[in-house]
Amino acid sequence: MTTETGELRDLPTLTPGPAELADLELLLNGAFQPLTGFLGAVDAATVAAAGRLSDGTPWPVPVTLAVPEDLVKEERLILTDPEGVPLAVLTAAEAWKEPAPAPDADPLPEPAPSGWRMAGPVTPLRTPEHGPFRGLRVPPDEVRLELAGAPALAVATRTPLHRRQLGQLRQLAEKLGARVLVLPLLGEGGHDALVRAVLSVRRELPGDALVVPVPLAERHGRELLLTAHVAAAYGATHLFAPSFTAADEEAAPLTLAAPEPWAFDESLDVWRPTAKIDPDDVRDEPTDEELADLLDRGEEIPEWFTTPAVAEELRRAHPPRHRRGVTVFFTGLSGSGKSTLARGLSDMLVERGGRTVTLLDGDVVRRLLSAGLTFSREDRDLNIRRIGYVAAEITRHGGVAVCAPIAPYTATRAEVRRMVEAAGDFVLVHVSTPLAECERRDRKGLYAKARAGVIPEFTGISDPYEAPEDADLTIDTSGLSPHDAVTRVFDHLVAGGWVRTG
Ligand SMILES: Nc1ncnc2c1ncn2[C@@H]1O[C@H](COP(=O)(O)OS(=O)(=O)O)[C@@H](OP(=O)(O)O)[C@H]1O
Ligand SMILES: Nc1ncnc2c1ncn2[C@@H]1O[C@H](COP(=O)(O)OP(=O)(O)O)[C@@H](O)[C@H]1O
Repeated sequence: MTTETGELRDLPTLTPGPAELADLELLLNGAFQPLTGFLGAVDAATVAAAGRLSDGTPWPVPVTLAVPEDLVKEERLILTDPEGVPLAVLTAAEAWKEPAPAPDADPLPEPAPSGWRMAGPVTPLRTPEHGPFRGLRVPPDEVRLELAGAPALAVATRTPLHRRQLGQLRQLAEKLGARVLVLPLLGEGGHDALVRAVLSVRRELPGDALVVPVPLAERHGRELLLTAHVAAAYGATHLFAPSFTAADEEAAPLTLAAPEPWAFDESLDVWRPTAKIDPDDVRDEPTDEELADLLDRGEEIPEWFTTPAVAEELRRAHPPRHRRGVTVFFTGLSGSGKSTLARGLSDMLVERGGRTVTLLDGDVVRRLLSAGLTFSREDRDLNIRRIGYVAAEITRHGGVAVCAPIAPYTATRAEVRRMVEAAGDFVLVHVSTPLAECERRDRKGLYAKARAGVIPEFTGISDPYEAPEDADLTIDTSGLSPHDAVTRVFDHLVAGGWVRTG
């Protein structure tokens, strides 16, 4: 082992979050040029405010790295992947704190989470080796070499290319005399279906088109400009951009190219420029909502709209609801009825058959998965994240996860919703039985102990419960039989299509 490696072994390590790891890959491979590291406080502020680094260089979005407080004094950090494999060394230039948003701040766009950040250049230790379609993830300099300075029209997309975009792309590429470079953008969660869908339409693209997946985390705002910077780093001269403003055009490092509007001509059964079609013969495309609805109900995706191969990928990624994974997450005070409802619902689902059901009850989880955790905020959050992780995996594999913890904090529940929705569907049920009724029931005698001060930090008595504002269903079980309460949840699942009756 070399001295350098020996030294590195002693450095503290940090595993960045999924979005930060994606940013790291793009910092390291040059897709985020001119950036070579995570931004400091001043740059992050000028970028957020004006789309420029503090030296005036245009850059659209803050690229920052969150660090726990105990690492802020370190001079160097090893950044690792989630399995702990070292990927890069960060040489700290500055540790800074993102302030908490003002209480009256506009909630949109969502502010960056508050907390410590570490800025500084990153140097690679090794290239990430795993992940689906890793072989296609050619670095920007190699793609630039392949394009050899000739005109190249990039299309950066988070959704499959349907027949309209394919026609527009062919027309625009021909007009510009450009090669086509498709950049499927991989955000959080599994995006293998997107890459397969793009590869499946390769034959509809010019023969020399390149497909290079890019791990670009989704941002709130300035996505077009960010993709323009990334596309330019890969050597594109033009970016396929159906709509943009004059300010976008001025700030973009390449030419934003608007395609001509296309539509499906019913009289001829072809897609072509709208200008050439009699308005009576224009057939409307399904909207995103209509498409999602067709998939939810397991209905045919029209072949005039997209190719059969893309439709197949869409169906695989979004199976009909009665086969899609779903997490039913009960939240509420102790004694509100969560366990009773969760058990009743699981039984009802098992009795019907056709779906695999896993019950993650609050008490049971605490005896196994979360044994040893306390009821401090940190431990409650960790407990809920663990439940969320398991529920998301069950959901990813098409099962039904039924969870019944107190889950008192809005932010942590939102985190679980995000995790699960990257894999399938999430149904939040607020068991809103009032505290007085829960305390009257006091099945385990815990409220009496909490009132007497024997149990500290007891939810509803000496610890907070943040009632959800995003519940899909709210049930107050006072004055309701357990059977009727369970039936309400079951009926919600039937109405939503997750369970089929008859
Ligand atoms: N301090 C304190 N506060 C709240 N609850 C307490 C506490 N101490 C023990 N218990 C018992 O633990 C059960 C709640 O655990 P959870 O894992 O669901 O809680 S949390 O989601 O992590 O907040 C809860 O079970 P349920 O009654 O099923 O909700 C209680 O029985
Ligand atoms: N409609 C109802 N739904 C659920 N529980 C009810 C209902 N009516 C009365 N209960 C009683 O309330 C208590 C709820 O306890 P439990 O389900 O363990 O709640 P939690 O898991 O939220 O602590 C049980 O004793 C249950 O029999």
